[in-house]
Amino acid sequence: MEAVPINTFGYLSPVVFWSLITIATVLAVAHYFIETSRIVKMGNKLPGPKTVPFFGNAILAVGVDPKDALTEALKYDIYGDVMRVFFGPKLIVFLSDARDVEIILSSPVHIDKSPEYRFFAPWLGEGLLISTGDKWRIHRKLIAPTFHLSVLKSFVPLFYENSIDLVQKLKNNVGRDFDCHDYMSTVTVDILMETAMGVRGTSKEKSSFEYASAVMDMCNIIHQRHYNLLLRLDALFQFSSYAKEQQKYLDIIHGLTKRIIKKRKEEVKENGEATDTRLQETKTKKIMTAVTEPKEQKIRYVRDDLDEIDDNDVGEKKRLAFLDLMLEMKRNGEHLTDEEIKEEVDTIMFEGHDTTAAGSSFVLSLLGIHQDIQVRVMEELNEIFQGSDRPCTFQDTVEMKYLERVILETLRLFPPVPIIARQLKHDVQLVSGNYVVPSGSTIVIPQYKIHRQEKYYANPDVFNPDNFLPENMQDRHYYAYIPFSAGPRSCVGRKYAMLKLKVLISTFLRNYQVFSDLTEKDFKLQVDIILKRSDGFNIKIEPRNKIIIS
Ligand code: HEM
Repeated sequence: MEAVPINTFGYLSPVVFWSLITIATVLAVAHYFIETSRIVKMGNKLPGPKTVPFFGNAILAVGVDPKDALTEALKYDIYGDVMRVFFGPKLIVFLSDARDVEIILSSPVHIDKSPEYRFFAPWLGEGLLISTGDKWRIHRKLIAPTFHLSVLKSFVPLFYENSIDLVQKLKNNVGRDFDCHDYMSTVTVDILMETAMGVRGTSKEKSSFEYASAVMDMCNIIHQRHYNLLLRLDALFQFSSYAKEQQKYLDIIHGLTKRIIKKRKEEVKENGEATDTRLQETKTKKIMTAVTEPKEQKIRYVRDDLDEIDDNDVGEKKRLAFLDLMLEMKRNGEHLTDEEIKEEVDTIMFEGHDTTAAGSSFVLSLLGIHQDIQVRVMEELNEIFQGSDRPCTFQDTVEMKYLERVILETLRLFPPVPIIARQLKHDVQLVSGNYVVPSGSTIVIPQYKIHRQEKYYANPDVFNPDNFLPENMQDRHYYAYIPFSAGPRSCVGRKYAMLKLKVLISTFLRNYQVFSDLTEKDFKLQVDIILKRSDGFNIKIEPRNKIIIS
């Protein structure tokens, strides 16, 4: 009988067998190195959901529609104020205690944005939102004074004129349900072009709407890239259908910013030099009814470098509005390239419109629901305007104390920028618990969650503008209210935003009463970079007895 050779590899060929052994060994060694790496060992000491080898907690994101990201994320509330997740070997730590948040946001060291902000790069280049190091420091110093109150005051008549244009447009919507967000996006783009960019009288309506829609679509793509492991890789993304779409939206977005810069350059060339906002101020004062010089308005719920810019320090150049200052610096041969100007214009156009469009749409939605609060706002406006149909002035906005509280409360419950992320450069010892977050990890600060904590706000889910009465604020931690972030990298446009929102909302309400058939529980919240309602910002309006535009 013939002897049968014994195959020690069973039914596997030796090549397959040894290949599998090699892969298993490589995986085991990689697993060992990951698990014993400093960042993973330290991360594992923080509270968080169970991980699986190699993927960490990335599995949790599989199958989640990015539109539902907020609802899904809130399910992990059980881990408290410090929670870690691993996206592969990448450590992400969520911090929701105001004391921990202060350590990060107030630091001049932890100013680097997380790597995920790089998805903005094809759009915003190295603009202020994502740049870092010396470039960020120099540009921040340059741009922040262009949003100083002395400049902003001169914008009030333009805020008002554009608000009246909006009121006119809305005449066709009286008595019917409509989504106010598209209108708010368009008007906020128009306002930015006329104020920060100094460009007037373009065929703005069509291009503003087209621009605002392209921005929303771009945000959606960036948001998809945050969640989809494959789309995160540039090498794969560039072959996806999203890459083609992105190019289409970028053409629209960059097309508008290039036109803005070109037009302003031509205007400045024709007029000799950029308009000093002090001259504008003198001109606009003629159309303002109230001429008394208002006292400096300090908004004291956060503190940052904007508060440190002293009126007396404001020199000749610093009086210029944003784009005029950039162009003048370039003309004077100071180191600022055309590309850098474009990047900053793209950044301001994005940050300056989408956030306030969402903020104002939430304010109107909430006032539609809370008629009693709308009545209080109207009582204040009647007191200020005494039934007159005169334009709104800066001094009027200073007196809109209750409306200010309504806006602040809206931004508490529905912060347009619902999370902020940073990359740690060195270890951080937290104060809320005995935890050390290692260097190299990503910190996520979820304002949406922080703003809704009982330890900071009684009845945190209830819309109550009195949360911002001075007596209710004095014992609250500074960093428990951060819709504009805080510290050295806080929003440079926050005073601009508050002033614009006051003029826009007050002019709207002086003309229309707003209604809604819903409650806040019906809102379907969607985070695609900016917090929005996926069910639409539907409201109804009816004209007030005395309508300014009639
Ligand atoms: C309700 C309106 C607004 C909200 C809630 C808001 C919120 C924020 C937040 C949270 C940040 C920090 C983002 C981060 O660290 O990732 C930020 C940064 C920024 N915002 Fe705003 N913003 C608003 C309006 C504006 C306006 C009107 C402008 C300009 C006209 C503006 C310009 C900027 C810029 C340039 C930055 C980057 C600052 C830096 O990194 O140094 N924002 N904003």
